[in-house]
Amino acid sequence: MSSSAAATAAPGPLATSLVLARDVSKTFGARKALDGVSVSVAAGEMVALIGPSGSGKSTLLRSITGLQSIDGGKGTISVFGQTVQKDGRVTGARAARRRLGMIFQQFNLVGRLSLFSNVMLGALGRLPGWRGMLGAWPSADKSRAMQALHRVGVSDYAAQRANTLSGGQQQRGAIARALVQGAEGILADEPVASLDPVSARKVMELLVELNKRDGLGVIVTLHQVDYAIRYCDRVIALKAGKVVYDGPSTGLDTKQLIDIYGPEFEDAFWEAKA
Ligand SMILES: Nc1ncnc2c1ncn2[C@@H]1O[C@H](COP(=O)(O)OP(=O)(O)OP(=O)(O)O)[C@@H](O)[C@H]1O
Repeated sequence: MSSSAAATAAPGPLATSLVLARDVSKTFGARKALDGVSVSVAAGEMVALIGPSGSGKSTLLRSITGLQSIDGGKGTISVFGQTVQKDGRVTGARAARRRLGMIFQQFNLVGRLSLFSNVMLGALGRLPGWRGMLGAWPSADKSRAMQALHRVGVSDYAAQRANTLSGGQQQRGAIARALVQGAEGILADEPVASLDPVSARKVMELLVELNKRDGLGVIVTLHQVDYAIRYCDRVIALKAGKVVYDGPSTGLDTKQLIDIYGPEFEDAFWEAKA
């Protein structure tokens, strides 16, 4: 483990904590996907979660959102100070998910609905069910949706069915949906993995903007180390379910990259290594 990883092995409570995970393990059969992971992310931080394929990145994000239970025992996870997992049981995850915008590699829009309707779905958590079901959206939410689409640069496509849009347009729509939801934090699981480099950069720039301008905390899993370094101040690296680096992205030197990815570490750079 690097010295910076050791420094964060036992995170203290933060007054404004986006995520506080302590000693989290998750076992699938004989395999430990997470093995005593402790991470603490403050509300306004932007953190990249990196690591080789199968290192536990998605498992950690799914555990944070309560979409998946962690092993029983002493592991705990809280989001915005509220417990999501304790004693191997998921509690309060719905409340946490209302405050978290989730962005996925495959965009997770409803393909046959328009981009606008998809973005409006972000408001569902705040509306009585029947209004959303009937499409009787409050006009304030409708204008909020259009503003969000405008902000992420895809308002021209509002009426177009989501499954006819490019990947980059869909991912920007997913970010607009999180804005309409009023998310206070974003968990993005490989948001650029299915995109071309130009669209990928745009999506990363939007996430940075939400972090820097709106103060949203962002945790983003990335396969591309160069993107983690370029866009995120802090990097947490997992390897075989353990945290092997937690520190400034500028501190990721060749030795650490070899520790994380092995001698083929340059394969983890998407664009040419500087
Ligand atoms: N539902 C599941 N059932 C069994 N094993 C699982 C399940 N989910 C994840 N795993 C295993 O847990 C380990 C961690 O998987 P995870 O998807 O979290 O890794 P990852 O770092 O996100 O990988 P990738 O970068 O390839 O998406 C892997 O060995 C995976 O096979």
